[in-house]
Amino acid sequence: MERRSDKPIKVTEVCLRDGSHVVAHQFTVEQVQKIAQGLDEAGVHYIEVSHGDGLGGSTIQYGRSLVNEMALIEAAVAACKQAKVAVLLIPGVGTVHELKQANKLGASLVRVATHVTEADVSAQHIHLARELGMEACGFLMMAHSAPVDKLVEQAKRMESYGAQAVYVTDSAGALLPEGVRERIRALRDSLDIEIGFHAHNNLSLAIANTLVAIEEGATRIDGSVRCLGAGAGNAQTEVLIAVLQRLGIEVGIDLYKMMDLAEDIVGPILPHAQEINKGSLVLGYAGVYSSFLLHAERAGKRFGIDPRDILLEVGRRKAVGGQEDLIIDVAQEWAQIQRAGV
Ligand SMILES: CC[C@H](O)CC(=O)C(=O)O
Ligand SMILES: [Mn+2]
Repeated sequence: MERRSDKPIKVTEVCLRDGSHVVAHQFTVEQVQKIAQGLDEAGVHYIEVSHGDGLGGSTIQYGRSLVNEMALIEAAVAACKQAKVAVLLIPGVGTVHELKQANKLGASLVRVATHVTEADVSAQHIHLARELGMEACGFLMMAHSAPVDKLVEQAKRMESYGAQAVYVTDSAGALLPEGVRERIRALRDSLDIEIGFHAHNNLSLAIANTLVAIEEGATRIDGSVRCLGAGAGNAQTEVLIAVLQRLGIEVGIDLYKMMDLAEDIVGPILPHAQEINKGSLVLGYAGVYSSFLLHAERAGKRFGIDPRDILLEVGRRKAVGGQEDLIIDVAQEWAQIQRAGV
């Protein structure tokens, strides 16, 4: 494969953050410690640890964490000899207070996440991270939902605030390969910093899309071991490593160690196998936030309706991250419509 960048590829493992959605934010210290140690020993570069919705996400709206995320960050840092511990922060959900705390505990990279059209709210947190000596990246969520020129404009803002990389974040797993190609290519042509890509596997395209991103110059790549991420999960890290090796792209991660971690440690803690079921497929099809899946399934049970109807309507309304309460509104309205036989 011809790559547009000759920089080494750095992998960020997101199972201890994006995967938090799958376990309804119930990770234990022991689980985090074991998984972080396994990832570190395998040679993974960055391990992201936070509530699924980022620092400060433990709320009634998003779901309460079993264990305070600071204790989980501390456990991950203690378990790592070479890997850097990263955190995700959505401005407003997380604050500078939590960022400083996470940094004190040893987190050395923050990804400041905003909706794809709202990069301006990341300025304060990116500036602070750089002042603290942390690495700072921008994370433009729901990247499928904005035209390419808008994405470029927003990414440039993040670059101007001091971001060292900007991610195309396919939160809904809705992007098709050509959509990834045009987005990464446009960013590569317009920015001087690294480009990252974060996939979700709802349309079974996470690995394929990640390869397109790498071809077009992305060097920061996300994966989740055993697909432990929201919806149908992310690019499955151990599979991605195997595919990259077959392509002759060496990222310095031990494939057998990743496979063993997936099989022996991560597999047993999954509440169910991470497959593309009807719910996750609808996420990709309708362009809905992957982290909305559990909320829609719960609302479906509560109101006696099909979660797919909720997700399709949420997609029609173009819900953005943080609008989990809209899921309840939609479910309630849908149930009323069905009762009325309209
Ligand atoms: C709600 C935050 C979200 O899970 C961040 C992320 O991983 C994404 O947008 O895909
Ligand atoms: Mn995600």
